[in-house]
Amino acid sequence: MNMFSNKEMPSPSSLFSAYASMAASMMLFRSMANELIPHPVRGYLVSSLRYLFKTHSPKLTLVIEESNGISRNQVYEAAEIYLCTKISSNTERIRVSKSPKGKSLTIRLEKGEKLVDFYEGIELKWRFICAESQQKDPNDPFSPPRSEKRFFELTFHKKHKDRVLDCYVPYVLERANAMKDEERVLKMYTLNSCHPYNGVKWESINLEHPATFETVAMDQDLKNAVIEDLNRFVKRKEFYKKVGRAWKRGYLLYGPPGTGKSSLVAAMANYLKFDVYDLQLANIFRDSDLRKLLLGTANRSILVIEDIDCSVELPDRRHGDGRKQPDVQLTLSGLLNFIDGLWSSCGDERIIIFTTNHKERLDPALLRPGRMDMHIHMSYCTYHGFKLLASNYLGIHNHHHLFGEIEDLMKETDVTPAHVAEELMKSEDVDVALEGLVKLLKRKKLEGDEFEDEAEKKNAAQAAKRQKTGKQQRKPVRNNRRNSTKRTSNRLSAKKTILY
Ligand SMILES: Nc1ncnc2c1ncn2[C@@H]1O[C@H](COP(=O)(O)OP(=O)(O)OP(=O)(O)O)[C@@H](O)[C@H]1O
Ligand SMILES: [Mg+2]
Repeated sequence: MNMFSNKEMPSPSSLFSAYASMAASMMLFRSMANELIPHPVRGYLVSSLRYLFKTHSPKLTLVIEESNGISRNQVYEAAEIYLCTKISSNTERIRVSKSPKGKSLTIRLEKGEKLVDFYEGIELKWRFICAESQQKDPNDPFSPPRSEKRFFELTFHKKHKDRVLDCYVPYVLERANAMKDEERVLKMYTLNSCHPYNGVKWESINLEHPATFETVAMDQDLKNAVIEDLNRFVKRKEFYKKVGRAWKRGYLLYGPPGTGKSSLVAAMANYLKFDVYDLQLANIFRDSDLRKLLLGTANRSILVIEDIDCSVELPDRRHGDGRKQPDVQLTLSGLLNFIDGLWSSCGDERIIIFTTNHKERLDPALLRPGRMDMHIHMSYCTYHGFKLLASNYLGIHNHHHLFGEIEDLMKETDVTPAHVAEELMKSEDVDVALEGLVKLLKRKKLEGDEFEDEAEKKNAAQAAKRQKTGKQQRKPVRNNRRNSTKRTSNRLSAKKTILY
């Protein structure tokens, strides 16, 4: 009911006196009520009176409290983050902090601060309020301690209620999530080195691997395909649900050591803002540990199993190093089914990546269609890859007189991006660094030629021997530098001493 609904608009003075008398009667009522009326009845009467005397406002206010009772209110959290982008010259006080692991300053509104936001032409007034909800009674040692109730008030015209609830609030949530992702410090989980009988646990450190898709030198079409694949994957929650598949994606990265497999894993993690779990199978001795570890991984994460060809000769591990190990037999296909089964039932937005130097040695279970969604070949450095490295390492964005010679040499030489990068780091002087690279390429070319000559000589010798002894022809010795068995073991995790 509106006090003035049947009358003409009252003058300010009559309004004032009406409110004054109303306030006085409320106070009188309250003091009498405190004495005479039991607490629950009193509360009911006060709220009814408030309703009767309330003027009808065209504004609607949403109250966004910090907690829902048990859990934190996501809208409150989102508002805290979102509003720090709306701070204007009218804001008088803001709170600034930085956590030891945080990347940048955290800015929040201070108590009582107001600000205005606009969304599709709607004016939205925000206010941050901290109210003391309970005052500790100094005479009563058992009275509850003083606590602060924090909430936001969001006020706008009533006619926009639906748009605010259906569009603006979800927009604030979405923006805050994106901002949280940007600020988020990624984690790299590795297995701690407990005694095998005591089980292993995940231990985390900050993943500060600087690799991104801009810094990884690889075939440009392949890089675009990987980025597109990741984008499609994260967008398709509903699709995976509709077709009844677990929301996960598997990648197999293969190629010689030093071609950027671990760097690509880091680039993918940085791109998606997913934490990385580095599962070193060689450290797992029990089925139950593997299950526990997999269950201990979070959604929106990447599980990496590096050097899969070396780490999953699982049945042999019982006899391998002389240690008496628990009687466990894990096969690769068993492991894969295990991961599939667990993730199908309890994981969302999971990525699994296997890396190997020897795709040809892998168990067919891993290669069968549908198992790994994408096979990514990381190969030797191309001229295109070199140009990206030259631009990143030396800041050369245009042509250099040595580029032509480098391009020709690269066509005839197998050199890894790791080797090129190492050479480019040797000097800040562009000419010196590039001359160093030319020398390296020439040396490699010579070694390659000698290796081929050597192989030819060996083949000729073998053929001559066979002719003499009349034996069957054996496989010729090939220039198998592309299948090099050299292990640099510069795994993502092992590099933490340098990179983190
Ligand atoms: N494709 C690449 N683009 C940019 N830098 C690269 C690339 N490949 C290697 N590097 C450089 O070489 C270092 C080693 O590379 P990385 O560890 O990614 O190779 P890898 O393929 O994982 O090797 P391994 O098979 O031995 O594990 C990286 O830290 C990076 O500096
Ligand atoms: Mg690696």
